[in-house]
Amino acid sequence: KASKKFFFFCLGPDHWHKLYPIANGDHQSPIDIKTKEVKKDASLGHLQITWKPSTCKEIVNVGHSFHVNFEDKDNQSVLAGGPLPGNYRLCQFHFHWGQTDEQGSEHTVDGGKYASELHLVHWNSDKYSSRAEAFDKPDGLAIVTVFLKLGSGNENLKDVLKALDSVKTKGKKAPFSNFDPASLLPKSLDYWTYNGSLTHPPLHESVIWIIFKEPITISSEQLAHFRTLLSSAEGERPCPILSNHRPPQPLKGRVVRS
Ligand SMILES: CCc1c(F)c(F)c(S(N)(=O)=O)c(F)c1F
Ligand SMILES: [Zn+2]
Repeated sequence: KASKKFFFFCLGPDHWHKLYPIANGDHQSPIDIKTKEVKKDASLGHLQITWKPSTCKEIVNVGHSFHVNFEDKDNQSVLAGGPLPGNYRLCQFHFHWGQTDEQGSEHTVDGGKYASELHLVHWNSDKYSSRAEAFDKPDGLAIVTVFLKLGSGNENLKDVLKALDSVKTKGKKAPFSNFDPASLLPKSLDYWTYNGSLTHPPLHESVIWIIFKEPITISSEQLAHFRTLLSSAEGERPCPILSNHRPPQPLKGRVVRS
């Protein structure tokens, strides 16, 4: 079953609906954010971000990307406020990128694509007892998203990129500790928010998306470094992960708030 799924993933986003019918659902992600149609909502408060570098644990090559995983056995690294009903616990972050520097983000803004996009994934630890339980619930996940614009090299990506070299092939993992994900946030914490889904199978419609308006930067060399990651396992013919971003999906009447 896993290998069948794996080949399916390789077929790309247009084929996913045959194994995951939710791919054609009404709350799919990513979306294009049309800034003129965003609704101002005064009831939206500031985000409360409390991430502890000591909870950073390891880096893993998951085949279509890499995840930096955090220890999430207690509420040390949490997100609250903004559109959220309570505490959401940080469990991992990862990036999306494209074949060329001109694309790579999943969400777009007025049709504009960024070079890359960072997802910091949190699960509702007030209501559920594990990320596995939260993954498919409508209020299960909150994903903080930062756009990466092509520009000067980002000092704060250096440690992540160096760690990538130890998980080149699919399934490899390596210790990665004391990294502060807040070093990857823009100056302004102004955000857009809407309800959507995971952007990769199983595509659960379980995500409260929180997207910062201000991007951070990434250089062409750093993007090229992402593309050296392999989807092939050790000893197999090397297959670089050149892109892993799903295109924008229909809004289906949803409202983006800020
Ligand atoms: C089930 C594994 C998984 C995904 F499939 C996924 F698409 C995302 S995403 N790009 O929406 O943030 C995750 F965060 C994630 F953990
Ligand atoms: Zn993602």
